[in-house]
Amino acid sequence: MVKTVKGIAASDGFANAPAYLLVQPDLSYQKKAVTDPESEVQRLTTAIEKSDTELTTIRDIAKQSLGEEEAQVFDAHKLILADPEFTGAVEQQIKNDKINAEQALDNVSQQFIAMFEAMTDNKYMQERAADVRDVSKRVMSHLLGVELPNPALIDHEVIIVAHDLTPSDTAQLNKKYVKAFITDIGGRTAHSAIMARSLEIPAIVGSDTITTDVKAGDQLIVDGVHGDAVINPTETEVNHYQQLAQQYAQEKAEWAKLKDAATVTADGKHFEIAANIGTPKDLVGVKANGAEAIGLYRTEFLYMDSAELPSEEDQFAAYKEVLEGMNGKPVVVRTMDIGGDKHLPYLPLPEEMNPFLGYRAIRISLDRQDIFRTQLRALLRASAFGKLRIMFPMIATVQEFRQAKGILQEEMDKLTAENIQFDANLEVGIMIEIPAAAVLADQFAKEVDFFSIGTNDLIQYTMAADRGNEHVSYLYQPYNPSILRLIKHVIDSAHQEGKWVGMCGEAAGDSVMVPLLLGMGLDEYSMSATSILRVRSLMKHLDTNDLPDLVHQALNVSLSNADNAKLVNDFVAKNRK
Ligand SMILES: C=C(OP(=O)(O)O)C(=O)O
Ligand SMILES: [Mg+2]
Repeated sequence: MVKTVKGIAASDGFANAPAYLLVQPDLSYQKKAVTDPESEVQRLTTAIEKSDTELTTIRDIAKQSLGEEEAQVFDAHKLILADPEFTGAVEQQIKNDKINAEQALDNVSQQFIAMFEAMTDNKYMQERAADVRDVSKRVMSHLLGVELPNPALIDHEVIIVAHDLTPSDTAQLNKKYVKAFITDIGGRTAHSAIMARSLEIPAIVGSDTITTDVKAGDQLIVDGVHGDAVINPTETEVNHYQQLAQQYAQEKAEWAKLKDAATVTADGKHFEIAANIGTPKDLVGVKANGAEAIGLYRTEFLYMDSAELPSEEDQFAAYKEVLEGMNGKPVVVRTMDIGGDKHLPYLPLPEEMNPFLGYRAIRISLDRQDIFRTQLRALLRASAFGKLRIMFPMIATVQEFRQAKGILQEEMDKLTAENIQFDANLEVGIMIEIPAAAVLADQFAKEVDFFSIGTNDLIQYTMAADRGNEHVSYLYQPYNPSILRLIKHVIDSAHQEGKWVGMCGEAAGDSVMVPLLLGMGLDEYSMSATSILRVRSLMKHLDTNDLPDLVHQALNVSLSNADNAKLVNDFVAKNRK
């Protein structure tokens, strides 16, 4: 029996609770001819009734814990169960073709799914295909007598164990009961890991085998700081982790004292610490952790949380809420970055061999200008309510930036003609997350107002290592001299042109990276809100006059990520003020 499982530490914190396996059961069935169709119809009716009762409970619990909107999807499922066109067709097949209920259900649901999916001119109807799929899965589970996992039904503290969690699975986790999660696959910069940090749920990803190591109900300890999970811990282990959790809580209490303090180094230099957010709801964490700005608002979650393309009004309301919520502090909003591991059910993307190298982010925006212009217009209108900065993701060429900025200018001109207020002087910048843009930063710096370095993608593209693949996660090497040299070139190029540079990749909140970035002169550090106070505290204890030699060593003498991690850790231990 495996006792301790090692994974990638994805979100800080400790938890001790029973395991809840979020694993899809085997729903395969045998096709059978039946001699007594009536009893088969009876089996179907019973399975439908059980599904309906279950959906009522799920809906009620989802409404309490997640809200009315999230609960509505289960009403749609109940309607399908009550629809005689659907259930009647299954019954007819059982009677006419003398086949078992499983096969008839499968046949009819496939027909309905194909019919809905073909309705390409009606997005609403197209989305019903997913509902039919879900409902038929539930009825099938009752026919087969196997249990489906129902995360919405969780009403006691658990640790979720799953093969993988998509960003939308993660968004549905109820923090009140879900104390942590562990997955088989994934990396530290996968979006479910990033969301775990903003939800402040301890998490371990990329454990490889957790779904086979753990049984439902096993007691689990998750140490999200070191990436360790202990299965059915002994009393000694429980005590050990309780102590670690207490120390962590004490450290957090120390950091919390800096909530309203400015971010200054021991020699009195000010740097800006900003927060990364995905939705206006994240503002609570941003304020609780004393962010000086928002350095990255990932707007794609607005699109992912919606059943259709969000309207200009919906977007305007969200952007305005964030800008007003920040009371005049800067807010960098990144235009839609869909593609890679982020999908929209209503915007089918082409099947791609390499989605991270494919049709994504600004590439979609420049192609689907209808979507892009709606977003820019909503952003511009919101700019009248705070200090907005617009940032384009995944820029590879100067021409892409010029085209995107040209479209922005056209939308500004339209608003001027319509007499609608907006901030005509807002800054426009780009993410530096493609090596081509990093190498050419000196040219870009002449045209943009700022850079924000996206190390999550910059590292995956520079090292040719998928950020979500645990088998190559050892190549996520932020302190590798190659990455550090690229970063230094970007910072120097911007400063040469009098522009500021931020970093919004996860490396900005990494305690080993921070001394190096300070030494290279990075201006703004944008991170999960929960990392802010730790980094503010670290900066307070560093003197920038000590750093040039450290940077020199890291870029020119060290040969590896590991060398540099040691170099910085030794440096901090010796030079902490
Ligand atoms: C901040 C980044 O963007 P995202 O993680 O959303 O791809 C990045 O690539 O570093
Ligand atoms: Mg990115």
